[in-house]
Amino acid sequence: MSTHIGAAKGEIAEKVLLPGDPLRAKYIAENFLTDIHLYNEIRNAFGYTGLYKGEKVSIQSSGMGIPSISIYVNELIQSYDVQTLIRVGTAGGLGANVKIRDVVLGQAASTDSSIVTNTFGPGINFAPVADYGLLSRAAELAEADKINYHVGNVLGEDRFYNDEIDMKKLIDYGVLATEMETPALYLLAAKYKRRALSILTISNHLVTGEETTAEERQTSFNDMINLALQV
Ligand SMILES: O=P(O)(O)O[C@H]1O[C@H](CO)[C@@H](O)[C@H]1O
Ligand SMILES: O=c1cc[nH]c(=O)[nH]1
Repeated sequence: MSTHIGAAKGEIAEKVLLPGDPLRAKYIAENFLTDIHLYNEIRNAFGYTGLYKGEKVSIQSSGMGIPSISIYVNELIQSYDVQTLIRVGTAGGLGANVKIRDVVLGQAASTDSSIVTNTFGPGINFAPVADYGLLSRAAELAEADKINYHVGNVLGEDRFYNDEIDMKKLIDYGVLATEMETPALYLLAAKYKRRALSILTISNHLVTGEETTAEERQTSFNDMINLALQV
């Protein structure tokens, strides 16, 4: 077991889906996997292992924000040797062509967090990016399944409530959506040479003000979940 994950070695699959919300982890395990086993309840950050089409996969809730997901990703990699990590999260839409309930594949993750500077020092603004194999496979599957999807830059920000965010500039530069974890996921994947991708569903739109319900954020967005499991 690691500090925040109460699983024995071997209880967690090599491939892990990472929803922020523990109840989304429960929903995915109960509705998409067979032979499920709850391996973690520490802090109610539920973690399940089960089978998807006969293949072992785990679902670990990562909590909200870069500090929280960094804990789970570090422990999944260092204590459980996880190889492939796919975040299945919600995000706020930015551009006019990004609609509520659309899927966004995070090709790269910009951030206002200090994690990149803390890692590289002030001279290098490292660009955290998705694994190209996972990204291109997800795009192919989304195309085949006729999902409304977008591929591009997302902003992983430190604040959900952010009065200083310059939405116009972000939209001008093609940033598709905002969320709170992807830069840490991609940075840690690069550090440990693992494969990572963020698949996000637009739960609300920052410009139009449209939003989905808390229940929908917890128990739907099946396009994103199916896509992540197939990838
Ligand atoms: O739905 P999840 O995966 O938690 O992701 C988004 O939702 C939370 C904010 O409501 C943040 O964690 C953000 O990244
Ligand atoms: O971080 C997030 C997640 C969903 N919606 C937002 O507006 N921000």
